[in-house]
Amino acid sequence: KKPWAEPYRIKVVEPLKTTTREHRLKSMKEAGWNTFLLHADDVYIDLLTDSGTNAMSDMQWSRMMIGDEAYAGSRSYYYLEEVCRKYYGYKYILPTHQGRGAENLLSKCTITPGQFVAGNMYFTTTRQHQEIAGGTFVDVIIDEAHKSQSDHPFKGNIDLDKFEKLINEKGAGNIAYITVGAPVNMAGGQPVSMANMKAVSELAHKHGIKVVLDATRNIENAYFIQQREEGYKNRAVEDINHEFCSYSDAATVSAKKDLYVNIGGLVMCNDPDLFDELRSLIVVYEGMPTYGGLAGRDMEAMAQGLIEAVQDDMIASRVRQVEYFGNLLKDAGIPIVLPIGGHGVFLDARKFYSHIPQSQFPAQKLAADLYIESGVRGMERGIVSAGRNKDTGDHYYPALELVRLTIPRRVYTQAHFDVAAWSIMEMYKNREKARGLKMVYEPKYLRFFQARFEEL
Ligand SMILES: Cc1ncc(COP(=O)(O)O)c(/C=N/[C@@H](Cc2ccccc2)C(=O)O)c1O
Repeated sequence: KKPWAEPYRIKVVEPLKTTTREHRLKSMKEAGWNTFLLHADDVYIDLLTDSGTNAMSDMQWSRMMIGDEAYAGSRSYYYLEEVCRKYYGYKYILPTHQGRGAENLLSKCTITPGQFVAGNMYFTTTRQHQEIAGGTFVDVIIDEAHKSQSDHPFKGNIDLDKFEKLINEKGAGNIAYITVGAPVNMAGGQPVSMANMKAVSELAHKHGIKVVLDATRNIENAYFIQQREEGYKNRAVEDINHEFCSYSDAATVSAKKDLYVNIGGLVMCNDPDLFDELRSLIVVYEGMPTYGGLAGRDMEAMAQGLIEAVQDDMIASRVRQVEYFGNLLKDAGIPIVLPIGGHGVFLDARKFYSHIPQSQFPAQKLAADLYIESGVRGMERGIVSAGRNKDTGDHYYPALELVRLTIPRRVYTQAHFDVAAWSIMEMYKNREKARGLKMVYEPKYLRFFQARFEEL
């Protein structure tokens, strides 16, 4: 098979430091067995997140030099607006400081306390803002999404029967909107098909329900449609992305992923009344609509990032790198979520540490042990991330107990993944020795960011 190479070369490097196992064990204990609390200087290969950790291009850095820092009416805003209209297709575009800024505004402007929000699986910050705005999230994703070994090509799909049942149960008027994450981060970066998005849109609009797209990694989703969905093989990612967005009424974006920037977000919509609501609220939380919590230079970098993100060769090389890493592990018999996702490889901690019950946080321990053995930092995506049910106070007990190894865009080479995969295979041989954890500090919101643990 013809090999492929990245459509770019590297001009600037950041030297990496390796550490001793002894130092890493000490660091991990001091960080309360939570990889979020490690010092980045103590991390060798950082696969915690693809958020804000991506490499910018020479053109992005150059555009930053001409960022217009005018407080109101910045030239850089109008350029960002033009580029977003071209590629996402929404009429109204507002920048925010990052995805959560957009989620805060959108939730507050569209949810009446007591309403329900349907969606595919959930995302931590998205659901948090929906709850803060008084909504209750209801998962209507297909069952396959909750099965780590199911190889359904579009595990992010909405189950239309579940959605319709919810509408009949609650009444359309009590559903603020349906939120579609594409791909679904928590399911393992699993995409939504064009056919499903179209059907969801038709069903929602039949009942006067808005469709809100979380377009944070939508370009990856478009790539999977091109590669996996009948009839899209010869369509450009740029066009597929544009069509996909056209089935939604509004979108929130964390630009820190697809758009290759270190900070930035977007909230976009087509309805003038919703736009007016968003535009009036943005000045309370983010600043003037023409900067939305960002510097002019950030908006320039975002616009250029979007132009680069939709290029077929750029997105193909991104997803192929994730698949390269995933296949190394899959071929070695390491349990990972299938199919391999768009932004990372997800270890199935339930299988990896099958002797540790979910109440002793196996994914939390696996992420910590991986760091200690290899200096590679991953993120827990299991019971700790799932948090507590706001009504019962009990933990959610998600079927998926995962460790996410997230690949930053244009940062590491295949050799880094060879090294990371080798370490994981070594760990797998000695997995029975691992012991569980107990949580000793639990923050009120989004506990996984700062919770602390001790070994049992
Ligand atoms: C699908 C989707 N929608 C919205 C946002 C919010 O965007 P922002 O506010 O971060 O810019 C994110 C952020 N995802 C990051 C950072 C993160 C966030 C919460 C828990 C763990 C990690 C990650 O997955 O690493 C996302 O993935």
